[in-house]
Amino acid sequence: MTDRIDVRIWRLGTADPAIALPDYASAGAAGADLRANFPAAARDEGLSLGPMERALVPTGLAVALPDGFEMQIRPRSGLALRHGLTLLNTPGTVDADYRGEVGVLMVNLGATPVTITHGMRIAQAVVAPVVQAGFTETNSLDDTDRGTGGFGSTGVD
Ligand SMILES: O=c1ccn([C@H]2C[C@H](O)[C@@H](COP(=O)(O)OP(=O)(O)OP(=O)(O)O)O2)c(=O)[nH]1
Repeated sequence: MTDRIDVRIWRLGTADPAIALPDYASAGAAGADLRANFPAAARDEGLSLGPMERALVPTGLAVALPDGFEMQIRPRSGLALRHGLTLLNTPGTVDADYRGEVGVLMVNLGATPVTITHGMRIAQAVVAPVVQAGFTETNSLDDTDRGTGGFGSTGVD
């Protein structure tokens, strides 16, 4: 059984209480599925995204992550493969000190419109530890074999 850390989650007033909280679809799943949770007026029609259109899709949820953790909002591969529906800013970052609504920035990279329906599993949330760096300015950096080579310097095949 994977360790579980406690994440406090808050359903906002606009949220439909019938929509399930994030949950893991299998025992070993890394991501908990997030569902679209539209305000009442938008629930029937959902949200249609045309090709190359983007939208911030509400989850109706706010979270309080423990210090030292982040929540990554990642695409679902099935939606990407079937519909070209993915996240524009993947992985989205939810900071430990953020208390606003968790939003999912979706984009339709497919050739046809896709409708995001109320309650649809639109993304997955991966809670992960973070390390903050102390950035110390210096006048030189240690030498390495790679040096300044990057962006395909070792070949592209
Ligand atoms: O996919 C996302 C990305 C971000 N957020 C929320 C939580 C996060 O803590 C906050 C800020 O995100 P980020 O740091 O990526 O945004 P920014 O553009 O740097 O804005 P800010 O100046 O508010 O940090 O927005 C989401 O709900 N979903």
